[in-house]
Amino acid sequence: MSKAPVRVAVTGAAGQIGYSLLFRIASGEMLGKDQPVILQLLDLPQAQKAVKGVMMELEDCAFPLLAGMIATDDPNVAFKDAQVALLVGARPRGPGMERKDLLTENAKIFTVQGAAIGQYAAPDCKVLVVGNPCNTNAYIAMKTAEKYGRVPAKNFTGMLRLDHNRALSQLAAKSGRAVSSLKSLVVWGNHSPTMYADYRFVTSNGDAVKSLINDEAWNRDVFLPTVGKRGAAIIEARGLSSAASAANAAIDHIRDWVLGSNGEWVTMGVPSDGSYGIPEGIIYGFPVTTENGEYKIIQGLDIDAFSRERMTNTLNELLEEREGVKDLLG
Ligand SMILES: NC(=O)C1=CN([C@@H]2O[C@H](COP(=O)(O)OP(=O)(O)OC[C@H]3O[C@@H](n4cnc5c(N)ncnc54)[C@H](O)[C@@H]3O)[C@@H](O)[C@H]2O)C=CC1
Ligand SMILES: O=C([O-])CC(=O)C(=O)O
Repeated sequence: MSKAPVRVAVTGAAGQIGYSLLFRIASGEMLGKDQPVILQLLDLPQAQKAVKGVMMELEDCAFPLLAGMIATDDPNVAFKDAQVALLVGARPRGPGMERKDLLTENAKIFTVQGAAIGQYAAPDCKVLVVGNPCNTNAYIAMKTAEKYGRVPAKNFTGMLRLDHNRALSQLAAKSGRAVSSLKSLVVWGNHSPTMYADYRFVTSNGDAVKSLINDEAWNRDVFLPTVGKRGAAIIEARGLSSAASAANAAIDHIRDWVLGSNGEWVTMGVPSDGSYGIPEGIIYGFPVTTENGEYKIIQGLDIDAFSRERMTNTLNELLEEREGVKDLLG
C-alpha cells in the first residue's frame, strides 16, 4: 500500500532557493522515493503570480510522488498540518553585507511564522530555517512557537549543512581523498564567518585526515577562512547568493533527520542542551547522528584551546544576535 502523503511547507517558494528545492522535494530526493508529498507554498502577495508559474512547471514534470500543492500568502494556511517546514523566504544579503545585517529586516518574518507553526503545524513538525541569519531566525521561530506548547523546541533547527558540505569539499581537494570517504566532520556554531569547521576528527578509510594534510597553517590561514567566507565569495562571483548548493544542503539536512544518518556524523544547528558548555536554547552547529526521526548530539569530544577559542567566538556572536532580537520576543 502506498504511504500517506507528507505535508511539506516551503516559504520563499518564488525565490532562487525555492526554484532549486521544490523539484527535488517533489521527485522524492528529500523524504524518499516511496514517499508522496503535498507542497504548501508560502510567499508574499506580490510573488503569488511567480509561485503559480513554479507550480505550473511542477505540474509539467508529472512527478508520481507529488500528491498535491497549494500556494498562499497566509502563513496560517501554509503551515497547517505541515510535518516538515522549510523556512527559506527572507531577504538575501548583497555584496559587502554580513548575514547579521539582515537581522532586523528578517527577524519579524520569523515571529509571525513561529506563531503559525506553533498553532497550526503538525505537533511533530520538523522545522529547518534557511533564511539568514538562520541560527537566530530559528531561535526566534522556536521561542515564538514555544508559547503555544505544541511543537517542541528541539524541532527547530538552523542550516549549517552548507558549511559542512563546503568544508568536506575543501578537505577532499586538499587530502586527495574522495569526498564520500570523509567521516566525522563538525562545524560548530553560527552560520557566519565565525563558524568553526573542525577537521580534527575527520577520517578517510581509517586514516586521520589531519595527519594526511599535516599543515596547521593551512587549517588556520586557508581552510577556515575559505569555508567561513564562501557565501561572500559566491555573491562576489555570481552577483547573487548561493542557491542550488543551499537547496542541496536543505535536502541533505531534512533527509538525514527523517531517514537517519546511518551512524555518520552530520552537522545541524540545533537548540543547545548545554553540551560543550553552550548555553541551553542557543541554536548552535553541533555534530549529531540521526535515527528514527531524532537527532542526538555527539558527546565527549576533546575540545583543545584553539577549538575552545573558536567555539566561544562564534557563541559570542550568537549571544549578541540574541540580545539584538530580545525586544521582538517580548
Ligand atoms: N543558511 C544558509 O546556508 C543559506 C541561507 N540563505 C538565505 O536564504 C534566504 C533566501 O534566499 P534566496 O532564495 O536566494 O532569496 P530570493 O530573494 O531569491 O527569494 C526569497 C523569497 O522569499 C520571499 N519572501 C520574503 N519575505 C517573505 C515572507 N515573509 N514570507 C514568505 N516569503 C517571503 C520573497 O518574495 C522571495 O520570493 C536568504 O535569507 C538567504 O540569505 C541563502 C543561502 C544559504
Ligand atoms: O552568504 C550568504 O549570504 C548566503 C549564505 O548564507 C551562504 O551562501 O552561505
